[in-house]
Amino acid sequence: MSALAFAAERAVAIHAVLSASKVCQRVFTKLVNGETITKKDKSPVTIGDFSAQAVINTILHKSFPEDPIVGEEDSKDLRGEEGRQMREKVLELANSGLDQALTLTEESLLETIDRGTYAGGAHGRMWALDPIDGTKGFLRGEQFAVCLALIVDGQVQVGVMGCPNLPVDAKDKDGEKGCLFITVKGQGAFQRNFSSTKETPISMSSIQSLAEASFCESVESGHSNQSDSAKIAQLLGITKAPVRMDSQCKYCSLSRGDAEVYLRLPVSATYEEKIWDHASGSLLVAEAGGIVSDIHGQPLDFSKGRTLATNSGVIAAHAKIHGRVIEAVQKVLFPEGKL
Ligand SMILES: Nc1ncnc2c1ncn2[C@@H]1O[C@H](COP(=O)(O)OS(=O)(=O)O)[C@@H](OP(=O)(O)O)[C@H]1O
Ligand SMILES: [Mg+2]
Ligand SMILES: [Mg+2]
Ligand SMILES: [Mg+2]
Repeated sequence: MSALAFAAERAVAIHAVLSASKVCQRVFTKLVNGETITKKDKSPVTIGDFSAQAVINTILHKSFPEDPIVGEEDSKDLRGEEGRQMREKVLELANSGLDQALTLTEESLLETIDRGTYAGGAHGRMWALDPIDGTKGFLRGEQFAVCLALIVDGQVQVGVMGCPNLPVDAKDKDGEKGCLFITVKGQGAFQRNFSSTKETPISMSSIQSLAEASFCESVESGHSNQSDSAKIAQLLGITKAPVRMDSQCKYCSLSRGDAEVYLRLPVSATYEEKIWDHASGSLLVAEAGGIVSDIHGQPLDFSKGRTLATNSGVIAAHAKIHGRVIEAVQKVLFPEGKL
């Protein structure tokens, strides 16, 4: 029997995401003032984000030295005298997540973080990396995800997400936390705990009646138009309150049946969604029986560079109800019928 496609990439991605997730868990318990900085776009970045990107880029480079990486972070804020304190912290943390043979120096730390500056595009292999998705959730001690995807010729082929604070079983919120979500195109969607290598197949809940559905959206009101999502929910007859959750954990929740619809409605005409915010999550949902599109029902196009430049917003739902959700989205966002 021939080996499954992308078996090596899947295994390396699991190792990389799990190693980085554990670094994030350690850093959270020790995070002190001054270890978070605000980027130009006003979003936060922490020593956790830099360390996780360093760990994953180092592990990827060892196994796939030719593969470019589209990563969220770069080393600018860690350079020079100004960056010294943070750089030293990040170096210590990154090395705590790496095998001894891969130990980084200050110089190789900056170099490995900057391997994530690839511009993306329509051709060849590339990894999309969000070392901490939902940094605000991470800082609040709530949901965040370490997200890694392999994109080949514009198509997401492998996705692995680590969710350190997500309960293994949504019905047991005080039970064990820390799950990995794993998917390869055409091979289904799986969940495993941080503490065990046993993988369980997962799928979306297949509800017939939208009245029973629940939907999830961002915690941050600046990332999705929440008043429009309330109108869409009403139009669909959804009565349950939305589940507000940070990060790509929303895709993970959907893919194991905790919620049925994910609405991410554009808040500004100029914001372009980043490929690392959706690559792994969108494949996971698709492999679990869902459809992921933009607000017009168009597939997400990962071939346009570092952003989803030709898409607007994100709508994910079970394949059986996705069409009805898009209809409602269009009615609410474009009441005159114009696109
Ligand atoms: N204006 C705007 N619109 C849409 N999306 C934005 C915007 N600003 C930031 N971001 C991206 O949102 C990522 C966080 O994911 P979520 O929105 O799902 O989570 S949450 O709102 O923070 O709860 C977040 O990812 P991280 O930076 O990795 O946390 C951003 O890439
Ligand atoms: Mg960020
Ligand atoms: Mg993100
Ligand atoms: Mg991030």
